Amino acid sequence: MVSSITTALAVILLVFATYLLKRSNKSVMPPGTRSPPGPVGKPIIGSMLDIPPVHSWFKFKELTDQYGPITKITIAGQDHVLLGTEQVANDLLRERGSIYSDRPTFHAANIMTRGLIPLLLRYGDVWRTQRSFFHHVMSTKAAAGYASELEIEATRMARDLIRDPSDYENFFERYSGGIILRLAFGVRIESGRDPRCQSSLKAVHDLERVASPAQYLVDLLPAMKFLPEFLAPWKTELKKLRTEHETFFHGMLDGAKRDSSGGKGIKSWANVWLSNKGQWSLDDLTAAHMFGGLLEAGSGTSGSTLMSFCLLMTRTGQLEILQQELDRVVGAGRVPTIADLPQLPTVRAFAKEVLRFYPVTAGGAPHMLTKDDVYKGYFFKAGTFFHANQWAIHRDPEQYPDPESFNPQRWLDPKYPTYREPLTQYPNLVNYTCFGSGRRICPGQHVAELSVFLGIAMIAWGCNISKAKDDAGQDITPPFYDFNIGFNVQPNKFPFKLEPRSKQRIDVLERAHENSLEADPLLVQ
Ligand code: HEM
Repeated sequence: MVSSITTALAVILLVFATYLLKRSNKSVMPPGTRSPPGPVGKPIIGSMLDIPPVHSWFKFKELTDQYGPITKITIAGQDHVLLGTEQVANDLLRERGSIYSDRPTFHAANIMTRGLIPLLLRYGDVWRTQRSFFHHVMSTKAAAGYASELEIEATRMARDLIRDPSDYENFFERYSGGIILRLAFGVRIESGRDPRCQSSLKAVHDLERVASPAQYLVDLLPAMKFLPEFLAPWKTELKKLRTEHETFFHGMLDGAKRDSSGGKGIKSWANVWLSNKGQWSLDDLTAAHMFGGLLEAGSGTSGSTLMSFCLLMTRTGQLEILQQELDRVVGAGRVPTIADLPQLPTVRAFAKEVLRFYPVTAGGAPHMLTKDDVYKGYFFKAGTFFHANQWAIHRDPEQYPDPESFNPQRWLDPKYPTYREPLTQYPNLVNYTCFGSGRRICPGQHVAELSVFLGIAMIAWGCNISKAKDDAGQDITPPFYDFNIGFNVQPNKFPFKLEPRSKQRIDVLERAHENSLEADPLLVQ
């Protein structure tokens, strides 16, 4: 009893201390400016109890609908601004990127990652160095050079999916994880259950859990970070995870190191870094976290998009439209390739619409403002967190009429505001809001774009997707939104029927797969 009273008193004290700390900011609102609209929270805790810890983007969108595209909420003295249209997100995060590109401090996650993971890095020199490395290995031009690697992974994903559709999650995870492990470390994995793929996914799930707002009290009450470890067992837990992740990341880099010193000489991002270390001046620990961050960021995201694609095809039955284009451009005698993509605008439109409808990073990644600013008469003080909420942005009815309908035509028909020509280039995913905005925009977007386009083309070329039936023979419609918990989300396992389109296509796919085995430099001895 005494201990629960003590704990309660300690929590109240810490909430109050945090509130005072946040309020001690010296910013003064300039005359003629005002605060953005938003709900009036409770004293001290603000809107803390109104924001659900899971899938908070739904609540954020409700607030946008109520208060407009710039809405302010305050949680324990910390200001959060919700951005609800692409225009305001670009005006602030992109056009004023020099002051809108920091990240909030994630206290718990920083113990686990030493603050070195690219996604959470503070805006500064280490972040700049990592971004310049990412640009070197993942620019539009660099990504175009990975066509054969992507085709190898896409061919075996489609071939295995047709062989055992019930294991689709494994094949989609192997697809995205396999691409990143191959490109970053020159490693081929045989299954999504490969320990390296699983360790990458575990690291990202740990990060998502630990960085979630309500997971660790220290993120609401930063004063708790000063508690000694014997009073804060959660610190020990986080350090244990840190050791586990670092052992994995270092192990992957060491493998690449051994290879570059006499192995098969496979070109990988790790080898690029190892052979030009001086150019990027990153110590080994920082580099290990940089590569770990790439594995985390890239491992689930494209696979999640393919799962959402299957979910939407099951729910809407629109796959045939895609197949007509693929039959016209590619035909039944060969599998689609990256070189076909300029002739496949419908494939690109479906991919873009999937990412609009079910964005992977639905709530966006928060950016932190580093200097007081005024926009449209609203005053924002330094230290404010900005959330470009993709769930709201992608459902802005001005930009996306009838936003709740899954309509790839909005990218292909001139009557829609999102239409752009030439169709050999548009729609594409470059700088699309699903990848964030401004200087922190996803550096993996070009690799992700090609892998999502090719993955969707391959599935639609080879398979039919329809609703599964229940015991009474009735169609089962999977739910609109049964997604996992996290920062990057994907649909939980759902029932659907996936079948090969024809025997001929199975044969073509098997042959393409055999050829890809012969062509795979990671298998050639
Ligand atoms: C469909 C696939 C993907 C989606 C939807 C996606 C989405 C995002 C988003 C929303 C952000 C935060 C941007 C911001 O703060 O404004 C981000 C950051 C990041 N992404 Fe991706 N991503 C994808 C694939 C990838 C891939 C394949 C890689 C690596 C190969 C990657 C690497 C990163 C990294 C390193 C960051 C941190 C950037 C920074 O904070 O400066 N992502 N991504």
